[in-house]
Amino acid sequence: MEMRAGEEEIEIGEDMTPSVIPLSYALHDAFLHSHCSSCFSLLPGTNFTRHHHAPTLLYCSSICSSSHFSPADLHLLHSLPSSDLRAALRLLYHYTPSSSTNRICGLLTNREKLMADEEISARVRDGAKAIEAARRIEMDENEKNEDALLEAALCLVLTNAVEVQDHEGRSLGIAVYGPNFSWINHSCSPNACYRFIISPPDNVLPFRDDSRLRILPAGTKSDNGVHKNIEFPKGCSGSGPRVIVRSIKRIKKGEEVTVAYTDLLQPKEIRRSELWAKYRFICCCTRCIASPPSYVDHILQEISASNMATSSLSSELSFYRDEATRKLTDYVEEVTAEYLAVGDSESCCKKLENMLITGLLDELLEVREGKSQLNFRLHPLHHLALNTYTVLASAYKIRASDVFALHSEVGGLSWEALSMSRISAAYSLFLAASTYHLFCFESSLLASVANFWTSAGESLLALAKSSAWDSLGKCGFPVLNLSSLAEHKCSKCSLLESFEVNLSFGQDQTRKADLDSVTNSNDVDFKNWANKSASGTEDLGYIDQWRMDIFQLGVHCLLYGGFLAGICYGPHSHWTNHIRSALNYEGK
Ligand SMILES: C[S@@+](CC[C@H](N)C(=O)[O-])C[C@H]1O[C@@H](n2cnc3c(N)ncnc32)[C@H](O)[C@@H]1O
Repeated sequence: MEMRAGEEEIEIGEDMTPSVIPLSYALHDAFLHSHCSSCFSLLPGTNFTRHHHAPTLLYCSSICSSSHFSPADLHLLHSLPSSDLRAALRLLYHYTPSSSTNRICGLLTNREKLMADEEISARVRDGAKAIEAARRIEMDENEKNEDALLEAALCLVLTNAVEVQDHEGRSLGIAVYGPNFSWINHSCSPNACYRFIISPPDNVLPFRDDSRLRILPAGTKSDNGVHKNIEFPKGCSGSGPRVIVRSIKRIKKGEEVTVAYTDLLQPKEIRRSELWAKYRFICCCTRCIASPPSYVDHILQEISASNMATSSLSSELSFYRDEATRKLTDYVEEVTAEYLAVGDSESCCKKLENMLITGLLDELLEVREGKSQLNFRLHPLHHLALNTYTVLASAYKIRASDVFALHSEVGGLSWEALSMSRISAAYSLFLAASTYHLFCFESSLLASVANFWTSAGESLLALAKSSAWDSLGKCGFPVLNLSSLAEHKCSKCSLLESFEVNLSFGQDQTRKADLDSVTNSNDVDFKNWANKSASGTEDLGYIDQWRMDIFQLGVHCLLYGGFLAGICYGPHSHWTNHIRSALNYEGK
């Protein structure tokens, strides 16, 4: 089954569904220590009580995301009676129209397909056994586990569960939604995205959402009832993270609506293997079948080879290039894992920057003797390079705060801390600019770009507001104080003005026309600000100007990120609040 736009054309940046309530969900406790992950209500002490749990597939989340159980999962597992599981499955069957050929293969989708696959069926069977073992510990004598039921539930989750994320992209767990959401297929160049509404812990009352449902299952008409919002039967609380689907491209009447099941900033091969590993399908969207590959897919895996002997065959070069990609990927993963485990940010920065600058020498490639030396380097827009900028931005940020803490203890000059902070912001900015370039060719990268501009803005503002500047001021350098920074207005651009007038983004004024006009106009003069903020450091007499330029650049990145976020996330107060607080608009 697939979902299509209904009887009208849908513009960019429009909600296409009301907020859809999950049929079942399971949130990790990591962010909700004190609350029931099923209904968000406050837990009495640390005890989970049975009545809290609406039909949920909580125990499937571990199988789905990792393949091992955490103690917290086991704890919750114990309290779940088989009847809940059966109720969840009944619910899913109930909302799958009997006329659909997908009754088994639809919402309870791929069961046969998945179980026919050795690797997946082994995982599912192991998962079912693990669940059974965990549940046996606290189960009543007369409550029997049913293997088939557990396996069906796992297949269902594998096919339909979606990762629930908060607005900062942190994973909160998984949820399964009804057909209005679950029937939306994947594309690597999708025309829609989705966002979650996470109810605050003290708000367990279902709220009303009268927005229209503007997408329909293929082959149905708007009045046959299938597309109506699900009404929840008795026994289902209707609580949990709601999801809203929103257009990120203009969608014609009757056109298929698609979302991304995987990270779109990865090259085709990786997207393909991820989709296969997780869902067992091969994507044939326009981006995937383009021949030659699209510019974005080409550049995301571009590696340059130098010193290749002119006599070398292209098959030979391609072999070494694949080998180099594998080694570079392993290297970045190794360095990142070591950084996360040991926390040596200095060594991490050194190794990753060295890799970006010098690339990979052919000694590591075991090239046969007598060949001239090969050197493989990542293109700055290679997907691995993009990941590396994120790690470097984080590692330099940590270094800046370590150095700052050290210097402030001895009352020294914090120039080094500022310099680390500046490099961190520069990597964030580079990441935003790089992905922005890709977005110009592949507009479905909108959400990633919005997030990267916003992080770059936050990084730059953190640098501009850093108390490390105070130590420079104390040593007699002319440093503008914090309150004067916000007083300065940009004379060239309308972004700040429109923010001040509106004080809210995403009020559906963010249409395609606006996107084009803001993006293409000279209003957002990033190049100018970036040049200014980069060049100021050499002359210490201009430190105050440099701080001002960094602040201005940060404001513009944040405003532009917020503008783009308004298109893909809709009228979301957290963006406005985020920008307000970053710009010190509290109380204004
Ligand atoms: C959440 S469901 C989407 C709805 C599904 N088509 C159905 O009829 O139930 C996910 C499953 O749909 C199928 N699917 C989604 N996108 C696809 C695509 N682009 N090409 C092929 N199959 C796809 C896969 O079998 C996947 O496991």
